[in-house]
Amino acid sequence: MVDKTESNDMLAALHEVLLQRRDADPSSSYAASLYSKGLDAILKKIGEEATETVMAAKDGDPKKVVYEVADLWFHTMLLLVQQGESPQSVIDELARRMGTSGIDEKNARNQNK
Ligand SMILES: N=c1c2ncn([C@@H]3O[C@H](COP(=O)(O)OP(=O)(O)OP(=O)(O)O)[C@@H](O)[C@H]3O)c2ncn1[C@@H]1O[C@H](COP(=O)(O)O)[C@@H](O)[C@H]1O
Repeated sequence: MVDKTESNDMLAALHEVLLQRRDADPSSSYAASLYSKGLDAILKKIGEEATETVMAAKDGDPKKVVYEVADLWFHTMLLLVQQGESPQSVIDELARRMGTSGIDEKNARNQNK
């Protein structure tokens, strides 16, 4: 079982690899091949992985759900790099929300519209 620090380290380590893959040869790297195909290809993969996650849950297969969520996280992390963002930005946003009721947070969103 990985603790909280190790989870963040894992995301940071994968982020580093994904940053390096921007300059890699698409023929030898899946990440590089997806970067080279562009935003629409990355978004298509995210849509597919989200759908596969939903299907695994509907099938009542928790292990498959974990597998598909890993695919989904991986592709969203690749999107963050493509957008010039990082998993730390997402962790910071979740930390900002921590302790605030989701109902209150949603009301605050609507006030800002
Ligand atoms: N964590 C992952 C990871 N998770 C999923 N995938 C790839 O994401 C794809 C998932 O797509 P699908 O499930 O649709 O499978 P598929 O049908 O074979 O894929 P497509 O042909 O549709 O693209 C597969 O090719 C997986 O191998 C990943 N590829 C890479 N990583 C990490 O990224 C690092 C860099 O990888 P490369 O860029 O390939 O060196 C690796 O060392 C890993 O740490």
